[in-house]
Amino acid sequence: MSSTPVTHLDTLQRLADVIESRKPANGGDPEKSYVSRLLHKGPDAFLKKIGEEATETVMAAKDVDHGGDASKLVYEVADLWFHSMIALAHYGLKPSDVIDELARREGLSGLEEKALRKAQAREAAGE
Ligand SMILES: N=c1c2ncn([C@@H]3O[C@H](COP(=O)(O)OP(=O)(O)OP(=O)(O)O)[C@@H](O)[C@H]3O)c2ncn1[C@@H]1O[C@H](COP(=O)(O)O)[C@@H](O)[C@H]1O
Repeated sequence: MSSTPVTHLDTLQRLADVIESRKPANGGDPEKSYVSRLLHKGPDAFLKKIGEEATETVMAAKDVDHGGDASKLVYEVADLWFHSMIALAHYGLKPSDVIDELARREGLSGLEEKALRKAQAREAAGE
């Protein structure tokens, strides 16, 4: 008997589908849904949340450095991903777009990529 494996991307895509359904244009109700409320308020509201959750992620990581509970870091990163997914949805993007970009980068050293980018910038500037 074969079954379709459940992947982590499925979880992200299911959440993305829920977020999509919460858009005002799709009948999302800001009175009943946190996601609809943020989307209804507009980019300033959810981008502010991303900033807050990024800061809370940094603070949770520093706590782990000082003996704190690592599960708090997971909790804050989940908040960060969740609010980032609201931004992706607003701008017409999907989790798979981010996964595709990470896959594109796979195996490309960050240092090599940086050197390549600098060389391209120098070339564009005619140096
Ligand atoms: N994954 C999440 C999720 N993660 C975090 N949150 C909410 O995000 C908020 C995070 O804000 P904070 O931690 O800063 O808490 P706060 O102080 O209440 O924040 P403020 O909104 O007051 O600034 C909380 O209200 C959390 O409940 C989430 N809300 C919803 N989801 C998912 O989105 C789906 C749709 O949610 P609704 O649109 O609310 O139905 C849910 O079924 C879940 O799967």
